[in-house]
Amino acid sequence: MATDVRLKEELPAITDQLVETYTECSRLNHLAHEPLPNRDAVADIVADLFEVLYPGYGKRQNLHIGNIGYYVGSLVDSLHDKLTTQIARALRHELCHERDSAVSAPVPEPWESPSEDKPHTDCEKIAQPKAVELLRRLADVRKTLELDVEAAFRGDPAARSHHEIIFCYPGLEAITIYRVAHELYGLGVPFIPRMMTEFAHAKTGIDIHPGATIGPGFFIDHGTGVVIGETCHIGRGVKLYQGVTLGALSFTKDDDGGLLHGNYKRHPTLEDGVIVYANATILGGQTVVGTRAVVGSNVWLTESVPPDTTVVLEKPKLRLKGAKPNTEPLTYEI
Ligand SMILES: CC(=O)OC[C@H](N)C(=O)O
Repeated sequence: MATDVRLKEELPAITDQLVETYTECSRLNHLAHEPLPNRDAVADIVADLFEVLYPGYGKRQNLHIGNIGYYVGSLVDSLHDKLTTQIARALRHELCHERDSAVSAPVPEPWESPSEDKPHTDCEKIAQPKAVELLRRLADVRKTLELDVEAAFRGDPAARSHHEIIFCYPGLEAITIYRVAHELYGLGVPFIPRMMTEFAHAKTGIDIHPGATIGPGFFIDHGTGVVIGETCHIGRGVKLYQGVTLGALSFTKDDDGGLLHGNYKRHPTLEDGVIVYANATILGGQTVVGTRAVVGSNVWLTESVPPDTTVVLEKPKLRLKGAKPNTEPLTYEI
């Protein structure tokens, strides 16, 4: 079907309206600035990291101990370059942002580069050692991931093999991305850790903030809807089911009444061996779930639980109605 060219006459006016908003709502665009980290490039880095962390499960087949060094060596080399570029972009952006939001800084016009005439910082020089340090830590990350895979295998009767967990489990995918992102977060890299974990969130439905601290042998079964906040502390051998929220109970305000931003402790601590069943919500920075405690499904918990205890909701009364016509509703107690 042919399009009506007359309707296209409106397009220049539509474009003009949009361009006007680039001045009015200038916080929603990023014009004439240094380039930002790139979403696709970060996704590409994540894909390469999976090849390095789980070789033979991904893109490249026919790997063996004789050729793995060549394959991983080439990936490590290109990861070095890609990471350095993206980290440098993130650092530069943060630097510009800090300078631009300094009280004394003149407000730039939307079309101006706020970084113009400002001393140039060699962000690549700062980024490269961070990239190398991340790569250096990958061997240890793999050792932790092996414990995570083992925990998933031991913790899920539906798992038939370690291969199945690496191929299929969204929990492992989210934990893997979190473990790398957490290292970058610890290295003081802005934006990219969060881009990585939000990429995992979009793919798996599991939202783990890169600032959370999580011990080895961590297993998230099914996973959809799990939320783990920035200042959570999770011990060794913890297991979570779908829909679990480890969140903040209240927010601290600053002197102007705005929310205080940053990583002050506002999310709970789960000690070693804790199990949290589906859709439980545990909130608050002072809330500690003690070693080996079990939190049942749908529990809403805002206070601490001693070790080796089980917290469950009281059993609800079920009413089964209309089993037979013209009879009283049947009350069935469980
Ligand atoms: C997980 C959670 O509590 O989120 C709330 C808020 N984003 C925060 O980090 O405090």
